[in-house]
Amino acid sequence: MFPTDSVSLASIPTSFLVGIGLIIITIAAIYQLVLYPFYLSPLRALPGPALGPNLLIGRFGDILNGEAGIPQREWVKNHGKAIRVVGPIGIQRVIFSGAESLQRILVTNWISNPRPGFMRDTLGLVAGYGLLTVTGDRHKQMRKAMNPAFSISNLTAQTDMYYDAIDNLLSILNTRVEKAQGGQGSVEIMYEWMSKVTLDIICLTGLGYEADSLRNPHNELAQAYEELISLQTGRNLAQLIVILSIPGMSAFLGSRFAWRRRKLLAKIPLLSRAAILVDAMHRIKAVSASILREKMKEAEHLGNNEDTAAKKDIMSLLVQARMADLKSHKSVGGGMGPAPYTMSDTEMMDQVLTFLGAGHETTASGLAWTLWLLAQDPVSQQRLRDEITPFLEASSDGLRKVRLGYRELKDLVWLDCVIQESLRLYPPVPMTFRQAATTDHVDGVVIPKGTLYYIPIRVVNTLKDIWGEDAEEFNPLRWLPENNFRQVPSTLTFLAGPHACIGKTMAIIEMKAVIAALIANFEFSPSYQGQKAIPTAAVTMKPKDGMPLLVNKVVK
Ligand code: HEM
Repeated sequence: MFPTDSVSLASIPTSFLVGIGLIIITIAAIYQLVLYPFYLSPLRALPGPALGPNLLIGRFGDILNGEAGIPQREWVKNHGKAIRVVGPIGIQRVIFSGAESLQRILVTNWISNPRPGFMRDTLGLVAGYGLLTVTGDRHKQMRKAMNPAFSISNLTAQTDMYYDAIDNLLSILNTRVEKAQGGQGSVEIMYEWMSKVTLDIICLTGLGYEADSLRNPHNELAQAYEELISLQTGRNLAQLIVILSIPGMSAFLGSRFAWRRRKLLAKIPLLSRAAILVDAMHRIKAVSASILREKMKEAEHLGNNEDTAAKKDIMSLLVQARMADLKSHKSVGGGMGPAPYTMSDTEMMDQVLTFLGAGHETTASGLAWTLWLLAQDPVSQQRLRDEITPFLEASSDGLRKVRLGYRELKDLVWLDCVIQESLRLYPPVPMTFRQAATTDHVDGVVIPKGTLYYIPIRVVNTLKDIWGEDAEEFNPLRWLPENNFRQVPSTLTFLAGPHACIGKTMAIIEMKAVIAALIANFEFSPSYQGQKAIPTAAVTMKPKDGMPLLVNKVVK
């Protein structure tokens, strides 16, 4: 008898199979960590920081442990405006910081350089599947439908909606400062207050909903957002990043199936933070859905009468636009012909959730950093107070009321200089990513399909060849009209191109309204000697310590 050729798998010793498996994994690891990045990648000719010391994580450790955008700034200083950074697990990122390369990636070829899938999945999970998650024609269609909500006329009408929340903030801070012992002022964790005031404003302007998180910390939406924010620090964030990088995980976590099993998920150590995320998002969606239902009912019963049309919050505008589109379609063609693009209920809700997510913490961070910079620079702070003083209104509660409208906020020169400079130096979104969907040539470099671009917002905002030797310092004077920087489209704070921030003007006007009111009433200074700013390395660059500042009342 001869042995047969077909040997059954079961007859092969397990140790042999394990050995083969280990050899395959080792070869794959050597290819991914050494062969490809060192010897084969077309990107290997690009300069950049050395690949080591630990090949498995590459430079990822510097990024995680450093301040947002700062390791990258050092690499750009040392290696130039087109560099390669490797890690973790051999993943290559390319950082272009020259104007022409960024123009090509973000503007000219924006469709073939979308946000990477992992970013869209994560954003969709935590901020709804709105503008932040789509690209190409779908994006153009959505953006067109959303633009009217961000028009100057609507922003002008909305400015008045900021002041209830701002007045609440003033009165709370005033009470706390007056109660502070010894009349020495009160140390306040300013990021927390900024987060509450911006949440109240965006809930009102986005949903027409009074969250009043400043006075009512138990409000459902406020609590759910607070839980979401708590996930973005230290170990919580690290755990979430690991979980969300598992393929299919964000879709799973966004499902009803996962929500029903959230208590079970909470018991699994690696999924405990994800369970908090699932629960918080479900509650936020439930509140938004019920607000949308109310608005739809109201619009159907009342039609576009004055009451409904007077509502300027974004969700009401979307409901009104949908009713108007459907009505005109029926009256023009009797309902025949192609239906106009109208958003479904889910799409409308996703958009508004996106605005709540994208517009809340970013603006809060921008405000906290502005207060920090003013606390360091009493001269600029006083100059701002002097600029606002002529607009103060008489008030009986000991506060200095200031209710500036859109036009006035836009025209106050020093206020604008301060806000522009703060957003340049501490951009609330310090970086973002894009991914090459096709092989491309950028700045003479062949970029293979799939390459990740790190878009270095904070780096570009502080390049010395654009901003001068004091590029890394706070100098609002550079924005005065007699200086020329206004003509240079050189900050990337709100990005550029078709995906540039739709809420830019809204955010700037809102920041101006809050800062003007605060500076008119209070003096801000560091809370202890030698205090340093500690920005996190997270996607939204927040102060790690919540930004404690000493707050005193302005002496009249
Ligand atoms: C200081 C405050 C803000 C900053 C620094 C900021 C920054 C940014 C940046 C950098 C992007 C581009 C992200 C990317 O493509 O990867 C972006 C996009 C976006 N932002 Fe903002 N943002 C702010 C406030 C707001 C506000 C108030 C809203 C809305 C109410 C908003 C809504 C959006 C939306 C919807 C997008 C996606 C735009 C698109 O892809 O078409 N943002 N923002």
